[in-house]
Amino acid sequence: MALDIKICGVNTPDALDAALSAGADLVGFVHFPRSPRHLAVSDMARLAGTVGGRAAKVVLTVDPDDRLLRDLVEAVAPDLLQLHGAETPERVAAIRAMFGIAVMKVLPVRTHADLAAVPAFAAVADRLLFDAKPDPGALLPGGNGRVFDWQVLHGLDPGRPIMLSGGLDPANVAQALASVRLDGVDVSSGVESAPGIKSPEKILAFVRAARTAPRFPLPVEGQAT
Ligand SMILES: O=C(O)c1ccccc1NCC(=O)[C@H](O)[C@H](O)COP(=O)(O)O
Repeated sequence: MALDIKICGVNTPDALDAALSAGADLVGFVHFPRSPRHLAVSDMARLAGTVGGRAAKVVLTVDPDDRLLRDLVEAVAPDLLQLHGAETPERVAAIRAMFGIAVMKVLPVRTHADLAAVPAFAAVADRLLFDAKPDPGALLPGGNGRVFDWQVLHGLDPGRPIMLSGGLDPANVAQALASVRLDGVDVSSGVESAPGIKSPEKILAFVRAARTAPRFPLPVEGQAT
């Protein structure tokens, strides 16, 4: 399966240009007022309206109510809804049915025990995104630039595409892709020069590093492919 690369927290035309010209497959727009990457519905609609089919548009929300989702869906016409809160499997299924749009559920991970809910979410979501679990009391549920132990995902096969995020950057994304089986990678703070400020150079470096990385499982030396 081709690798999906998502640049998240895109909040300006320059950041969007950088992501699209680097060849990102998905661009994420954050609606979460506490975030330095937050976009109001109208601002998100204006920015997302310029994507023009060059990448999939992902709308990220945290425990959204139906009204907010309806506003975002109408204004932005996303290809994928990223649910980054404490949404239950029932809520994920309801949102998917209500809007007829693919849903990516984020699962926060620190240890193997955090994977207990994978089957329930794999049954209702189109994709799963594994992100670092934030510390208790953290200001943001994601976009914190924190890495978790990728080996926790070793051998995981939920029957849905798996994306990885959490502290990825141009320097470590190849190691992540070599460590576990992944269908995609997602980055936000690792391609920023300051919180909420995307760096076009880092975006390009990230996409290049991810595209050229050997992916798990790596070929065993001397063995025919
Ligand atoms: O980016 C935010 O500010 C944010 C706010 C609320 C929920 C999620 C948020 N970001 C999630 C992402 O950007 C990515 O999906 C992912 O977690 C990457 O984060 P990072 O570790 O910064 O690369």
